[in-house]
Amino acid sequence: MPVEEFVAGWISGAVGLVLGHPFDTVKVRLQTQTTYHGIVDCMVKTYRHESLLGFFKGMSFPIVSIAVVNSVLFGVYSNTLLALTATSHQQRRAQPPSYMHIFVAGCTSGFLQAYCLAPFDLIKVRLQNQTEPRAKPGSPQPRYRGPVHCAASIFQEEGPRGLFRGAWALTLRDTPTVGIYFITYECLCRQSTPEGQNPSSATVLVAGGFAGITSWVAATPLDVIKARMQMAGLKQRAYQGVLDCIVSSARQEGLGVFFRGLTINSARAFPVNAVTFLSYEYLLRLWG
Ligand SMILES: C[N+](C)(C)CCCC[C@H](N)C(=O)O
Repeated sequence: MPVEEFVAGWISGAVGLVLGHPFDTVKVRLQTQTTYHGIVDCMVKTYRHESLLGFFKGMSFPIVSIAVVNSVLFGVYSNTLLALTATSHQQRRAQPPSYMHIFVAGCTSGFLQAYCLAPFDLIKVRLQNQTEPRAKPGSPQPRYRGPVHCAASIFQEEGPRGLFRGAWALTLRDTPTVGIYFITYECLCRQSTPEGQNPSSATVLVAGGFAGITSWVAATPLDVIKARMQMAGLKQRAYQGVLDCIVSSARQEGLGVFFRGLTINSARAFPVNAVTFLSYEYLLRLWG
């Protein structure tokens, strides 16, 4: 099994992650807390209360986990295409795979990466939702002291299965939308690249950016549900399952609830996925 796609996926994921994390924190807070009146209000309050560092809460862990998750995302995608079409990534410009194959490979990779992502994403969301300012003497201690403490506490308080809270919603979110992600990317690259050639850097940036936006727009309704189920073990109400969470969120807050975080998800998705695809393509070409 070729491994360079796994390594390229890891590095490119880390680059994208740092760029996108502040957007991500604002998004998670808007989705799960009711104290903010929109993006700007959330940014101002976070900055006043917690300084710039507040936006980077919960990032150290994803930097490590992105190694696993993004390499599974790109590695499984490319290797599934290899199994389906018998072409390696070097041959795929000359013999482009069909959109059907791209979609199936994308869904397979979305499904598998969701399970690797689930515990990491849970810890990220729990840490991002701690609004206490950084520990000063005398100030209240946040519940979780860091990612390892958070993982250990969840394990103790909610059991080993607690670490997979929200995993089902995450799988439903990612299986089809990773398919959409790769289809959009390939489709936009092919449209603006002469046959058989590699897409230019500008094309890769734009196609990657739009792949991010399209897939995140499709993913946002289940992203809200996922975040709520992840927080459910802690303080908010418990849900019986994904369906119960969907129904009771819609009943209490109206259909608009499914679009919470849509603007910020899209704003984050463009730069993050533009640089992710650019560094991914660059590294693979470098290694030939
Ligand atoms: C499919 N879905 C939209 C969920 C995610 C696909 C993009 C993954 C990327 N690492 C990012 O964080 O944007």
